[in-house]
Amino acid sequence: MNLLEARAIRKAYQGRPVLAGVGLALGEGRTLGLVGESGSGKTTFGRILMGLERPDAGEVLYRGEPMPPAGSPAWRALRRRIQAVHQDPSAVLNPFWSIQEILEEPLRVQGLARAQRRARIPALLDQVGLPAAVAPRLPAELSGGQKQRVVIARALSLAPDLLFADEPVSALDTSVQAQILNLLLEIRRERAMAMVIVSHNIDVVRHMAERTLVLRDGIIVEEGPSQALFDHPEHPFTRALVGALPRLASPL
Ligand SMILES: Nc1ncnc2c1ncn2[C@@H]1O[C@H](COP(=O)(O)OP(=O)(O)OP(=O)(O)O)[C@@H](O)[C@H]1O
Repeated sequence: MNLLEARAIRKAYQGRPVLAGVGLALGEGRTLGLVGESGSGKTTFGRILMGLERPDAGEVLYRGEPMPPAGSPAWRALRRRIQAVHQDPSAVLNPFWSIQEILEEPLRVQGLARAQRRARIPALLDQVGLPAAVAPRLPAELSGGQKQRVVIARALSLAPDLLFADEPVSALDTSVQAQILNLLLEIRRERAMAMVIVSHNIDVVRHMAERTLVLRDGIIVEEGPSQALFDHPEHPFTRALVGALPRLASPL
């Protein structure tokens, strides 16, 4: 059974179709890339996959069961199993909380006692390559790459089945992009966690994802194993995407 499945998803905003019947299947521990130009519907598809938004038509299944309505207790329980890392770490880290407090929060919500929570922090930091000394600091005292590592540590603290990474490095300095991508890959391998990686950069998805879906104007124009797909693109749009890649700006 697939971990996550989406079938015939449609979504329109103000009558304008953004997703015109897209689907995917993601097995336990597998990686899937979602690539396309700005405005192709990648983020909308991702929000629907996480149950943050309802499709106008189609269905999302998690372990074969329909995604429960957003905000419901069943949905909240499931959301712990699906964690996300977004483009801008500064936007999701409370600027007034120390890194320690930020990392403790999901554990507190889970019901862990203070001592248990505290005991978990050094290992969480270590796993994302941060020294224990950052624990008392505020996000503003960290670099962009370090902040993204904190976001990843927080997502991992709940031992998710699926990590949804939406442009996880596009707001970071080119010099640290590859480090963060490799950290995500390493963690994914260690934990056998599934991952959906959304990016406009085909080098990123090729590096990260076993399979890739190419989205254009709300439809999937091509899909397949990432290497083969980008080495021998069939659809003219995928070919254009491969050709249009700004190689010099690529982190990999
Ligand atoms: N809540 C919303 N209300 C109205 N229009 C929206 C909403 N969310 C997205 N859109 C529109 O839907 C289209 C697809 O947006 P989406 O963010 O899914 O694309 P994307 O491929 O992720 O692009 P980007 O890489 O720029 O984020 C865009 O034209 C966007 O303006």
